[in-house]
Amino acid sequence: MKVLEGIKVLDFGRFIAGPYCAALLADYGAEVIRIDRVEGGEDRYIVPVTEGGEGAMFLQLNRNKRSLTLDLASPEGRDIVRKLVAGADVVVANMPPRTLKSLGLDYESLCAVRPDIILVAPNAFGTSEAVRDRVGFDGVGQALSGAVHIAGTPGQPQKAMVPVVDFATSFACALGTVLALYERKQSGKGQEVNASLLCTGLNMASGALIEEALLGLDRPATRNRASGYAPSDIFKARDGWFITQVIGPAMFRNWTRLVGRPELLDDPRFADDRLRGEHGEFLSGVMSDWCRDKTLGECLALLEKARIPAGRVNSPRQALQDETVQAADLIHWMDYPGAPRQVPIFATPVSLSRTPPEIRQRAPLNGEHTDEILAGIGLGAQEIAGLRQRNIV
Ligand SMILES: CC(C)(COP(=O)(O)OP(=O)(O)OC[C@H]1O[C@@H](n2cnc3c(N)ncnc32)[C@H](O)[C@@H]1OP(=O)(O)O)[C@@H](O)C(=O)NCCC(=O)NCCSC(=O)C(=O)O
Repeated sequence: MKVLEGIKVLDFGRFIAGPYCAALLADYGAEVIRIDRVEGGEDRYIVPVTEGGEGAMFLQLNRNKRSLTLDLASPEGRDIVRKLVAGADVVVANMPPRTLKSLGLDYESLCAVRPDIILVAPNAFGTSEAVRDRVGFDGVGQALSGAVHIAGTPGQPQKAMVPVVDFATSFACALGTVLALYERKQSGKGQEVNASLLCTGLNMASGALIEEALLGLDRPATRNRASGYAPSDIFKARDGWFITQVIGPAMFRNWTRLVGRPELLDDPRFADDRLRGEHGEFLSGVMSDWCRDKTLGECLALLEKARIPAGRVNSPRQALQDETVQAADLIHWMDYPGAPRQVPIFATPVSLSRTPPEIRQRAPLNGEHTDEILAGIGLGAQEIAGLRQRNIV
């Protein structure tokens, strides 16, 4: 028995924030229907990797779902949405309130059909009137929060090239959904679950923001080198790069021994994390000298022995072949129509011991389950054929 078995989710999500939240719910047994555009939603085709044009991340973000194509702009499409909502527990739709309203997916319209519905509607900047209808992507959340400035070099800001803000927003939304379902059991009522890319970004950058607010330290751009502790940087060994982060006095002591510089322990310039951070360039230099003539394997083994967190900087190919990644057993290889090889789908990031999540079904083709879903709400074969002819499904 899966934790969310019997919970029905309609996923109107697009790109990452909404779809990944719905995928997490699906991993735990919720029955998720992805509502696709008739011609295929734009997020299906970003960075195509299959003959049909499905994008790489689409395959990860939409496992365990069925797909129904629907023109939400048509009255007949809206009618079908209402029928589906009547039998649903959760609607996921990462669109601004104005768009939700224009599609009949705002909380009031959904409640009129299903009073205890839970609407999960993350947006770009939150729910206050001045900002709620503006659009945004992951990078905007990263940039506004200060993270892009800190990660850059002076004069050259740098965004993380993986969508950290989107994914963290998805996790927050999945938590909100489960809390709302839990609360509904007691109150019998649904509610709206809101999150925003900006709020996630501010949470993630909170260390630097609180430092600025309290101490006026408007952190400069220091690229890979952390400024609040050190050494914490990316280093070059003889045959490749690795990352290491030394935080706190015990780890610093271990590090001075490892690099053969025990005198640094008594140097007032390195008395605590903050001071070490201020002199991070010097400490990074010591570390660079230490690893320059060693192999990556030697560096990592010595750091591991000294209990200092470290890891090889992998290319995507190296990541898939990495011994640690393989030993952790986190990849589920799946077939996908038109894919040149099996697709690696990465495990649900949170597991439960008695009722574990499961990746059981590949992402759906566009509209793959349209007929069976429509039959499930009482439409006959002829009716469905008519809708298809008029491009409504
Ligand atoms: C994702 C967005 C940037 C996309 O912006 P837009 O393309 O301008 O989309 P809108 O949501 O305003 O919708 C555009 C129009 O499409 C219409 N629309 C949408 N779906 C349908 C279907 N199925 N059928 C018919 N019409 C449709 C909708 O009514 C709007 O019509 P009109 O009303 O007539 O215009 C925005 O929705 C947004 O900011 N969402 C909240 C934040 C968020 O989640 N961002 C993405 C995270 S993922 C990410 O950052 C990443 O992948 O990277």
